[in-house]
Amino acid sequence: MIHLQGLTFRREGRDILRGVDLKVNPGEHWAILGRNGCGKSTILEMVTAYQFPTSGTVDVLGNRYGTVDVREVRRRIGYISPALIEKMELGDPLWEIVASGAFAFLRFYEEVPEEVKTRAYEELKRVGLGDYAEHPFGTLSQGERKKALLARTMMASPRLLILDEPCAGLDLYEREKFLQSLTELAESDVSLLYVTHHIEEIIPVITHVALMAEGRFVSSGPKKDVLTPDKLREAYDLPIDVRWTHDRPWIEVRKESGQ
Ligand SMILES: Nc1ncnc2c1ncn2[C@@H]1O[C@H](COP(=O)(O)OP(=O)(O)OP(=O)(O)O)[C@@H](O)[C@H]1O
Repeated sequence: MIHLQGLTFRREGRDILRGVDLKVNPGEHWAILGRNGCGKSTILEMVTAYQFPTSGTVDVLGNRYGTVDVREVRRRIGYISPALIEKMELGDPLWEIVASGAFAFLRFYEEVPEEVKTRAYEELKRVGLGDYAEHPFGTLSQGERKKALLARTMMASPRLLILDEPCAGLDLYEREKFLQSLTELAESDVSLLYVTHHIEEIIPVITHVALMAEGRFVSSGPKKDVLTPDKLREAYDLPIDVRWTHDRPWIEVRKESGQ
């Protein structure tokens, strides 16, 4: 699904990525964790071809970037980023925001085909927003807006779903509802690449984790091999304990002796 080899990214004299390798196979769902500024979003931008590496190769869905029309590849990638939410028109009805996802543009200036409208309603129902289809986007809560974008992304039947901190700013209830919708989508034929600051968002459907520090992976692989106190310490420079409950990791920051 994704194969990144030896990615480096150098800007303004700084090495932002220092040799990143990642292979996401069909049926795997990955999360990337790491401190602010370690390079997580830069990796997502390379997978979505909004940034290009200084060196290394990016293969997505069997296409090597640099040799293909990236707009064609992007049609099969859903990307939910903070910037996308800001681009939506607050006055547009929800179903229209969702329907625009079928065409990978932001807004309709002509009549929407009836079958596209019907699908938008179905996708809204799937994320539990069926009753809000005619409401203006701007009247929805933050959590509802994120679920609406998830529905919008699914209009294009993506093979890959890339999510950059999708639960930022959500309360506990909204977060759990969003993660439930995501779980249901992940059980269909789509692979997730999920960036977060919150380890407890690593829901059971996520199979693999990459832990980053300063532009490289400290560790990557099956989630239970990676989310260990030693490896988390290397990434976060903190003594951390991990407890698994209902197949989700919960963390505790330990107080070191002498402190
Ligand atoms: N095009 C660019 N030019 C210069 N610096 C950049 C560019 N893109 C990213 N950076 C820098 O690279 C570093 C990594 O950025 P990135 O957004 O990938 O980090 P992140 O791990 O997603 O951070 P956060 O958790 O805070 O969102 C940051 O210091 C950022 O300022």
